[in-house]
Amino acid sequence: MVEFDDTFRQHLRELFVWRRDVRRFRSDPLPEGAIERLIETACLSPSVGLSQPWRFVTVDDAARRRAVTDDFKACNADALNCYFGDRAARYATLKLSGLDQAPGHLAVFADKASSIGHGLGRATMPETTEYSVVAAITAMWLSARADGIGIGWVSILSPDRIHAILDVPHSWKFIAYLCIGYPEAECDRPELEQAKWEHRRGADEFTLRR
Ligand SMILES: Cc1cc2c(cc1C)N(C[C@H](O)[C@H](O)[C@H](O)COP(=O)(O)O)c1[nH]c(=O)[nH]c(=O)c1N2
Repeated sequence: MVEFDDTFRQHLRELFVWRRDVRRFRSDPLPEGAIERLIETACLSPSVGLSQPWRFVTVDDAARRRAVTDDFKACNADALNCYFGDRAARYATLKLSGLDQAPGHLAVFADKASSIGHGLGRATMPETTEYSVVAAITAMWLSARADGIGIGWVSILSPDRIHAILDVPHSWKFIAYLCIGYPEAECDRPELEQAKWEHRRGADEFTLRR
């Protein structure tokens, strides 16, 4: 049996505190096999019916990366137009992806058509397929941080465009585009909090008792 002691628990808590969404990356490359190891860890995650619906696409092709970056720029310009006044001015200063610098690009999809797991747990809640993929991404995010590697989740993208750029099966639903690399800096506070866009709130604000 494996046991975890107080020191481990303290380190684990620190890992949660110091995991960040990273948008600023150093230019050094990732070690050989780093992304593959993160994917292996992600595959240990819980999934509805043990369906393992996550599908990963490593994006190395320069033209595809450029197309994803162009899509981000277009979607981000549209997003800016949804804000007004001070909020728009502040939005314009935010850095919301590290697509230009990150040595690793990884797209993550949920396979809605997979028969793995024989449908268990999905009949009344088909969205549990997507939830399972998000669980895997979270595991990868934390595991990367333990190796000193940062991940940035980019969702300011058009799913249809990403589908076409990456040429993946129709049954795959786009979940996340991840930028992966070594962070320029470490911090125990979210970048959006440092930029005074939003602040992290305590658990009490989100907990009901019945
Ligand atoms: C589903 C989803 C989608 C996105 C994000 C996260 C998640 C969970 N986040 C990162 C998000 O801004 C960040 O997690 C919060 O600001 C909290 O910061 P830390 O992750 O604690 O550093 C994010 N960040 C960003 O710069 N561009 C983006 O498009 C997105 N999209």
